[in-house]
Parts: sequence; C-alpha cells; structure tokens
Amino acid sequence: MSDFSELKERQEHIRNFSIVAHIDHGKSTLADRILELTDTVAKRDMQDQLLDSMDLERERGITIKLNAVELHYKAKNGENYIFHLIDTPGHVDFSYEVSRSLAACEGAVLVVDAAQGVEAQTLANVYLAIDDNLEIVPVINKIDLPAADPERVRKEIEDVVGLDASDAVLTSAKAGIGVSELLEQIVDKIPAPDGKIDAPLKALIFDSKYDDYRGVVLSIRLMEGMVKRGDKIRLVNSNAVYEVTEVGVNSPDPIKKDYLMAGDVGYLAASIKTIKDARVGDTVTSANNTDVIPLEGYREMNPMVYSGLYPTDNAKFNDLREALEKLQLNDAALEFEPESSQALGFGFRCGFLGLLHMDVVQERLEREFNLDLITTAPSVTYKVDLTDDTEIEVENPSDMPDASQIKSVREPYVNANIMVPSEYVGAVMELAQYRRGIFDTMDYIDDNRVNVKYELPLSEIIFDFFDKLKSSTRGYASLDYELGEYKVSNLVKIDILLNGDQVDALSFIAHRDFAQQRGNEITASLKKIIPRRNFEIPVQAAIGNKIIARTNIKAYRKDVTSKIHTGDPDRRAKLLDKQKRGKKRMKAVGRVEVPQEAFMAVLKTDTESKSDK
Ligand SMILES: Nc1nc2c(ncn2[C@@H]2O[C@H](COP(=O)(O)OP(=O)(O)OP(=O)(O)O)[C@@H](O)[C@H]2O)c(=O)[nH]1
Repeated sequence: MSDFSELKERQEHIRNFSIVAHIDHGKSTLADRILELTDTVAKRDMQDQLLDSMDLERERGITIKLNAVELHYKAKNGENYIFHLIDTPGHVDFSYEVSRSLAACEGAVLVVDAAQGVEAQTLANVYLAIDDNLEIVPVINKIDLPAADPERVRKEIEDVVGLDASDAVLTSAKAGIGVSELLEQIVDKIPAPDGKIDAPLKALIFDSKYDDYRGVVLSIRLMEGMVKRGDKIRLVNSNAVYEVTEVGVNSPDPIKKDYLMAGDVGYLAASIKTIKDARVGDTVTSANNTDVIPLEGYREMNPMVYSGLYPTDNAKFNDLREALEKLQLNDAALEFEPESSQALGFGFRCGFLGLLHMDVVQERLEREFNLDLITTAPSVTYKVDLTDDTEIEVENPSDMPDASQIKSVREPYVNANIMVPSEYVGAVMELAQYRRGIFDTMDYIDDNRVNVKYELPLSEIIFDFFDKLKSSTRGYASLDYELGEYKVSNLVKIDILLNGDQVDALSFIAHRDFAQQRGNEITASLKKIIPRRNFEIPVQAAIGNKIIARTNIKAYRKDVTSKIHTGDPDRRAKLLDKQKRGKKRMKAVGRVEVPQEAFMAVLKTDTESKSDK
C-alpha cells in the first residue's frame, strides 16, 4: 500500500459533494454532463439521467434514491482530482435521502432554474446543507430557456436564501454550457476532507442495499482510518463483527479497490446476512476498536402517513415480511408492523413520508419482489383523548374507538410554505381556506412572487392538495411543509358496508362538516368500481349505527364468455385470461370482489371542484 504522504496527498485531492435542488431544476441532467465531461461514462454508454438507475426512476423521470459515484477530473491547474458526487432526489417525500447524502459531503452544488427561480424545495434542501456546515456552490441552470432571467435569480438566491451568488455559475445542463466552470469551482471552493488517515477506522453508513450474493452492501463515507479486504470490522450499534470481503467505488458501475481511506465515499461488503445489523446511520469501525464514540447518526424520521399493505394471496404473508425487511435496508424511512384486517387477512401497517413514497414502496415491492398487493387508503396518526382520561394514538381508522368513549380527537397540522406568483395568491388562499388552513404570513420574495405560509391539517394536504395547488396556479406554485402541532378537530369515523357487512379496511376519518358529502361521494365511486355480481349489492356509509349514504350495485346475470362460440377456444381462453389478470388485484370480501381501486376511492375528492370555480 502507498506510503502515508502519498495518501495524504491523495486525500487533499478529494472533493465530496451533493447536488441539491427543487424538483425538475436539472440536477440529474447536470450530473449526466459532469459524468460525460470527466469521461466517467463513454459517450456511447451515455443515456439520460444515468444515475437514476431504477426503472421506476426513469419511467417517472424523478430521482427517488441517492446515488454516489466516483469521478476523476483533471483541473486547469494540471492536478488530478477525485470527485465523489451524490445525486439526490428533489421531492419532499425523499428529503430524508438528501439529509443522508449531505452527511457524507463537504460541499453542495445548489441548482436553481434560471426561469423559475428559488422554489420551496430549493430552500428546504439548501437549509439542510447549511445546517450541516457545507460549502455551497450556487448554479443557475437552464440559461438556454427563453424565459431565463439569471440576474433576477442571482438576486433571489442572495435575498431569499441568503447566499453570496455574485459568482454563481450560469449553466445549461441540457446544452452542456458552463459545466467545466462549475467543475473548477468545485475544486476551488469545496474543501478537501481532513479526517485522520492513521487513526482507527470510523465510517458512516449512509445507505445500504441487499444483494443475494454479497449480502448487505453498505454505502459508506470514511471519516477516519482505512479499510481493506480481509479487515475485521464492527458495526457499532449492533455490535456485530464481520470480515470485509470487498471494498470499492461506483463509477457508476462498481469497481473493486484495494482500500478506502478517510475522505473516501464507497461501498463495503462483508457477507452481512443479518439485515438488522446494518442500519443506515450506524458507524463502522475496526473489530478491536471497542471504545469508539459512534458518529452522529441521523434524526429518526417520523412517517407522515400510514396504510395497510396486504398480499392478495394470503399465503404470501411471509414473503411480504421478507421483502419489507430487505426493502427497508434501501429505504430507511420505511416503517412496518404486522396488522390484521377482517376483510383483508394478515398484512402490515406501513409508515411512509408521503403518498409518492407510499406509491414507490408498493411498486418496488411488486417489481423487485414479485408480489401482488392491496394497499388500503393512507391515514395520518390521530391522538384521541378518551373519557377515562387516557390518550391513544390511532394510525388505522378502523381502530378509532366508539364515539361514546371519545372526549376529543386531535389531528396533525403542518406548517406549509407556498411560493407563488402574486397573481395567484387569491387562488392559493381559497384552496388553503377550503382545506381548513389557518393563515400565518405572506412575504414578498420579489416584485411579483410571494411566499405564503399556512397551517394546514396534514390529512388535507397529503392526498391531492399539491395537484389542486398546481392546477389552480397553472403549475407555478411550489410547496414545502414540515410537521407542526396537533390540534383538536371535529372528526368522525365513517364506516363502509358492502352487502350489509362492514369492511374494516374501507373505514376512514373525515371532518364532521364534510361527512355527509364524503359519504355520498364514496358510495357513488364504489358503485362504479366494484364489479357486479349475480345479486344486488347494497353499498352504505355509516357513522356509528346511523346510515348516512346508500346506493346499490345492480345484479349481473351473464357469463362473460357466453357470447363466444365454443368453436373459438383461443379467444375464449384469452378472454378468461384477461378476466383472471384483472382479478389479480382483487380481494374477495364476503361474497363481494373488491378491487384495489376501491381502497383508494376515499382519496378522490370532488369537493374542491366547487371552490375551484
Ligand atoms: N432547457 C433546459 N432544460 C433542462 C436543463 N437541464 C435540465 N433540463 C430539463 O429539465 C427537466 C428536469 O431535469 P432533471 O435533470 O430530471 O431534474 P432533477 O432536478 O434531477 O429532477 P428530480 O430528480 O426529479 O428531482 C428535464 O426535462 C431536463 O431535460 C437545461 O439546462 N435547459
């Protein structure tokens, strides 16, 4: 191995940075250009959003997971630098990934769209970086757009974020303009890591994933010391000892290395089979180093919403448990515990950071673990004060006690930050008011944009608030929020009965003022969603014993294949097959078949349409 002064020299040439931005401001495209310019990826292998390696990320055009790559850059001063670039997601549901990435870095490149300017997530993400004492390199991207106004945006970065943007790099990630200037600024402005190379190993686990062959593969940032194949390591929290089988970096494909040293960002495999040993935020040290002070891990994330995940085939319960355990490694914000439902059997109550997160988890479970799942409607956590002076938390609406036992129910509120051109302030306020928002403040960002702050019930914003906000502001509003206080609200549980039987997984909680309306809406949409049977199915909504809405699904008589001549077995088989596939995501509840969509019917509210107009 190289001698100490060589290692020290190498360390001085390392630059670790994340790219942070509001969603769609061009982080992933900028990362692509950086990969190209540093010849990390050959032109012929280049594809758009290369670091978004999950199919799901490419299909949706969003970054879900952080991604760390090593690049080599020869600067204008003639020296060779090692960059560790961590691309991060922009969506609020994944800000946990951002905070973990930042902990592995000395600097952050802040990308701001030259036409849109500073948006809600720009602020949220850059504040995370400022809190971590990172050096921030501002970049004004998309200068090729006709609507680009870099000087206005420069001023916004100074006035709203409070950073010196006088030498912010002007880029077009799309056209490849300004990227080499950015690389030079990264070299000049972001400090090299300075952890002791000759101290005992201390590394932070900032991500991990399960690999069938290598066991758990850890993404680590070495703070002190070195690690190589054959070393015995200890994971501090779990106190588990392993022998390192491989270390390396992603560039972007994995490349094995002889060693990783203080300042490096790379991966480590040690045949770790016990998933719970390898938690994100834990410290890795050498096996014989027993008095190490663990690195400051991460703030625990509290899920914002909960929903039930059930296998459509009850026999797959254990497969689902195993899949959730493996996925949790790669998604540290996911929580789950077993629950059961009369209607759906055995499954898990899962906690998510938001609906996009929930959607992504469901899709990853189905794709990566080959499961068919039913998800119940998401719910926030309510705090219920009971008449016997005790307090309980309710994450599943069907667990809400009987009204006679309840003194009061409190629900979580968020502090929301909405940035919007001033002409749309009226529309934003109308929407927020309708969603039971409490106005806080309004500040001008510049001559024609404002930052409006509201306290809003979380349950009102997790579903479709953002879509409604976008549509009532022609896409111009951006939103960020953090959990605030619990407040007492007049809430009731609404139960749904199908064919006379209450279906626990369809119960939901609503504000009393909207209960009647929601009852009507939901019975009407269930009527459309639930397939007819050869008997009439009453669909009812009830508060306690009182039925508040009712409709009927008419009986259906004909067999779907009865019209087809038996002489065409092919067609008949195809039709039956189609029918079978359609059934995959259905659950038989009593004599009624309930499709996945029905469990989400509660999310579809038409209530704003009146206020939108
Ligand atoms: N005109 C123009 N478009 C750009 C530029 N940079 C990125 N885009 C486009 O902006 C869109 C969003 O770019 P992404 O790189 O996916 O944005 P992102 O910030 O990584 O988004 P998330 O990962 O979802 O947070 C894409 O359609 C890009 O092609 C630019 O410099 N000019």
